[in-house]
Parts: sequence; C-alpha cells; structure tokens
Amino acid sequence: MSVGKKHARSEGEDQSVRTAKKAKTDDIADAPTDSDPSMTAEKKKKKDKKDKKDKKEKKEKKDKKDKKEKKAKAEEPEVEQAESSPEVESEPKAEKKEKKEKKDKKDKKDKKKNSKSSDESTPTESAPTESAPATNGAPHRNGAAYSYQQTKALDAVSEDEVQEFLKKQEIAINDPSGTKLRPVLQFSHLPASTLLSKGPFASFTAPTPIQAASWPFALSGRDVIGIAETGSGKTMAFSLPCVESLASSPKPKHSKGDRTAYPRAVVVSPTRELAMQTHSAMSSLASLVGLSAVCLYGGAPKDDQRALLRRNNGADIIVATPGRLKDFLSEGCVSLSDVMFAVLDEADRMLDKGFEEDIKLILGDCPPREKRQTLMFTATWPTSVRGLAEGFMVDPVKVTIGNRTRAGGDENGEGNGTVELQANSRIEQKVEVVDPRGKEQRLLELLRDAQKGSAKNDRILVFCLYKKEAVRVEQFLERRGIRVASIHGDLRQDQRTRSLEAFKAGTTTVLVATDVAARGLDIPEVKLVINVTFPLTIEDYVHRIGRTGRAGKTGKAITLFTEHDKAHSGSLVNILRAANQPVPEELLKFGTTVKKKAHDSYGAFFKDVDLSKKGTKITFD
Ligand SMILES: Nc1ncnc2c1ncn2[C@@H]1O[C@H](COP(=O)(O)OP(=O)(O)OP(=O)(O)O)[C@@H](O)[C@H]1O
Repeated sequence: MSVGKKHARSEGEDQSVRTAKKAKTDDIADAPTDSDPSMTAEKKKKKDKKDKKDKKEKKEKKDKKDKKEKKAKAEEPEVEQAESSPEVESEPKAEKKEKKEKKDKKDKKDKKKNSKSSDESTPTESAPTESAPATNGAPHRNGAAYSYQQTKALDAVSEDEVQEFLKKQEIAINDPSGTKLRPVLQFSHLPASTLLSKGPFASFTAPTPIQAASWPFALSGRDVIGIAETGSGKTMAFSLPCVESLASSPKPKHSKGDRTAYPRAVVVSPTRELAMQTHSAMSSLASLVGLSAVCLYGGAPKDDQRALLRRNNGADIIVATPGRLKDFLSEGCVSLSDVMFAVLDEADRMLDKGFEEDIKLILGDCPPREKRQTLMFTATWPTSVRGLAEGFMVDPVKVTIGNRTRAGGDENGEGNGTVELQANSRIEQKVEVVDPRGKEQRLLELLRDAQKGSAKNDRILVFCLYKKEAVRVEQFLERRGIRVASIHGDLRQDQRTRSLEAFKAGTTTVLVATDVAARGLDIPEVKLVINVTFPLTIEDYVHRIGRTGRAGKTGKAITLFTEHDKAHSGSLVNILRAANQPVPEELLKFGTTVKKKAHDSYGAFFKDVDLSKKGTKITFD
C-alpha cells in the first residue's frame, strides 16, 4: 500500500475510530478514582494534595508553552495564512462507509491491474491510444451538456505520431478507468465549439503538453490531477474545460427574490494576487461566450465584491481565496450548491495543513463529488497530500509531465513509479554557500551585476522568508539606490497590488517578496530570481524559481544558502541534479540525506539522494 493511500485512510475512515478511541481514553482519565471505598481519609487527603500539586505544575507548564508559542508565532515565516473553521464534506455515514468499501475494492482491483506501475503515473508509451474513445458522447455526471468527441483531424493522426509526442513531451497518463484518450496535438484537434470559434488561442501556436494531454479527459467530464512544471500553461488547462462545460449548460433558475449568488464553477487559489490573475485569465475566456467571473479575496472591501456578484447575476464562475469565500458562504451571499466544476489551483498548497479544513468546508458546500467535476493542478505533488486529494475526487485521471517516474528505480533503471519533485529545466540554477552575515552585501553585488549595461531594466525577484526580513532588505536596497518595491503580508492589499503592478510595468525593476509571491504569479520577463533566505519547503523553492523561465523561455535563479538551511541540502542537491545543474562542493558538505516532510501519522523518514537522475527539456512550439 502506498503512503498516499494509507494517508487517505487515516484522514477519512479512521476519523470515527480515532474519536471513539479518544472518548475511551478520556473516560479513563476522568474516572473519579477517589470513589474507591477502600480508600482511608488519610490516603484521600494525601491524594487531594498530590492532585492539587499536579494541577498547579500542569498549569505552569501550559502557561510556559503558550508563552513560547506566542513568541514563536511573532517570528513566524511568511506564508499565506488560512482562517479555518473545520467541517468535513457532508455525506451520510452509512453511505460514506458503503462508498468507501466499494472504493477500497476498486482500488485493490486497479492496483492489481497497475501493479507494474505502482500507484503513480504510467507512461502511455506502450499502450495504444484509442481513436474511438469510450467516453465519446457520454453525458457528464455534473450535468454538463458538452460531450467530448474525438475529432476526425485527431483520428487521422498516426499512432506512431501520437506515441512520439507522448514520449518526447514526457507525458504520463494514469487513468484508473482505462480510457485512453489521445492528446490533442494541435488546437485544431479540439472539437468545434462557440468558444473556439472566437479564437481564444490566437496568440499561441500549439497546446502545451499539460493542455494537450489533460483536455480530452477534462472535456469528457472526468476528474483530473494535472502535474506539470511551473509556467507550463496549467491555468488554461483547467479554464478551457470549465468554460466549455458551463457554456453548454443552462444556468439553474432561482426565485427572483433570492439574493444569493449561485456560481456554477469555483476555482480556489492560495493567494490574493494569484486569484486575481486567474480571474483575469478565466474572465477573458468566459466573456467570449457571455459568461461572467468574479474574484473574491481578502484585504478588499466585501461590499464591492458583493456588488460585483449582484451586477454579474450571481456570476457563473467564482475565483477565490479560501478565507473570503468562506466568509461569503457563512453570510449566505454565496452558495456552491449549483457548482458543476471545482478547481484547486496550486492543489498541494490548498490541501496541506494550513488550508485543508477550509477546502473541506468549501468542497463540502458543493454538490457531492459524484455530481461535480473536480480538477487539481500543480507543479509539485508531495506524497502527503495525494490520499486526501483523491478523497475529493472520483477515479481521477492523473496526467504528469516530465520525467518524474524514475527515482528510486531498480538496478535496471526501471522506476518505482513515484512522481518526483522537479524544477523547470529551462531555469539555470546556481547555489552559493555564504556566511549568513554577508547575505545582504552579496545580494547587492548580484543585483548590480545582473542589471549592468543593457540589462539595467531587467526584472529581478528577490525572495525572503520573513516579513520583517523583506522590509529590511527592501530598505537596505533602497538606501543603495536600487529601484525596489516589496510584496508581503504586512502591507495593505492596495500596497501589495501597487508593488506588483509597478514590477509588471517595469517602473520598479526589483521586487522583494515573501512566499506570498512564490506560487502561480505569471509576471512577464522575470530574468532572475534570487533567494536570500531558503524557503520552508523544497516545493516552495521549485515554485519560487518558477517565476522565471515561463512559457518556454529560459531563466536564472541564484540561491544564497547558509548553514541555517542545511536541513534542505539533500533535497536541493536532488533538484539540481535532476535538472543537470552544478552542485557546489560546499553544498554537498551539508549532507545529502533528504528529510521527508514529517506526517502526523507516519513521522519523518529519510531517503538517499538519487544521483542517477537526469533532467530533460520539455519543448514548447
Ligand atoms: N499553449 C500555450 N502556448 C504558449 N504559451 C501559453 C500556452 N498556454 C498558456 N501559455 C502562457 O504560458 C504562461 C504560463 O502559464 P500559466 O500561468 O498557466 O502557468 P502555470 O503552469 O499555471 O504555472 P505555475 O505552476 O507557476 O502556476 C502564461 O503567460 C500563459 O499565457
């Protein structure tokens, strides 16, 4: 059994068992032992005294711990915080149990079928794609009238050409239902529709690999997990099927006096800026077929957003950050009961501890997973979230781009099928091991060097871990004459937006950011990313550097690595090697053991660096 599956079980099924167990232990702890008739008065007195002392000690300990936690919180690194209020996806218990049993049975069967490929993506190389897929014409379970029909143009492509494309683009598709849909190699391979007749892809030459491989499944109404490198067009990968799905189905009617907004699609993003960006992309597409999209995010007046919802007749699509969406849900301004299409963008971030409860609540407000289509996209897919993700989906098709399935392979070079973390291979990565005290000075040298001569207007993104650090670094650079702005959680939303706009427009060429800017932001022409302080996780490193080298372009990332970051040396070495990047000797000295993220149920475990991994470039047309 994979760790992912184990995880799924511990998150779902064991919940009731755990509660029952806890109740039992609580019973024992609270049992009034002094009711024992054999106890003498003397003994009882002694016991009372001891209990009092224990209680006092316990209280002191707790106060101390609280104080410590409070202090630690004040110095916490900057990550977008979720304001959670837990509630699980609501399903009757018996139904849930029955479904789970069925799923377990099916999982076992699928596992047997896929035993060669383990629980992860299987390269489709040897499996012929079908020219008449089983899903042709089948109705979507979310009620969408759209039906995916493989086009004659795609039928006409030879099987060799399809296989060549899958191999060259390192596309792996794992479909538990065994449907083998061909990737759409060209936009002209997509079925004709009103949306496509408006020419939404005029500025692109061909679908990116993640779009090519995931569209046929998503357009067929299937749940999809899409994993592809940063900057590879994942937004359009989920936007097109979403808009097609909505455009083909009538909007359900609600009573005239009902002022609640009933969107039919919801996209959840971890940060405000990413939500705004995704909203802008989806809105452009949706407007081509008369659909509307509204963005809901924190830090901006709710009244304005409420007014937008009303003006757009409730809006067909809502792109939101979890906190603000939850607010609107609890106020009754928004209901997700009509949602046919739910997307978790940056899915691993949305499913990790900070947002997990919010996501359970949001998806719990949508129709059950059997009646909606759920899509998850990301560039990084750590084992810890995989089980949880599948619990929100029905037989998801997993589409993975990149040679990620070889790590941990046997002596014949056969992979164990595990999807590995991978950085965009068009980014030149450099790591400098430095003295922590010299970081700011080194940053200044790097900036001056990178913006020499004709490169003086090149955009550079500088990442810090802490908000206070970002403020300090910004001031340090400002004092030395660098045109700089910053984006972090201590700024008001209008300040954050202004900084980002100035950076995008090129009026500020250096942007100092915390990890609120690490994921998803598509800023044109960022030439260089500098990590002043290493992020909390290696996944965040991959996302941070992924702000450069987007849409087929090249980019550069420089990381200042200090002894304080040595816990990350092993995973960083892995990432560098997989992308054929130089590994400095000084980095190796910190060790090459990879400490996997600790998990509540399984604890931390270790894995050696895979020195055999080689990266390959994915080409854009
Ligand atoms: N078919 C295409 N051909 C060329 N460029 C494309 C294509 N599809 C999307 N793009 C462009 O590629 C850029 C990156 O796309 P997008 O922001 O969706 O990447 P992403 O995979 O979501 O990245 P991240 O993992 O960082 O969130 C965008 O500017 C987008 O307009």
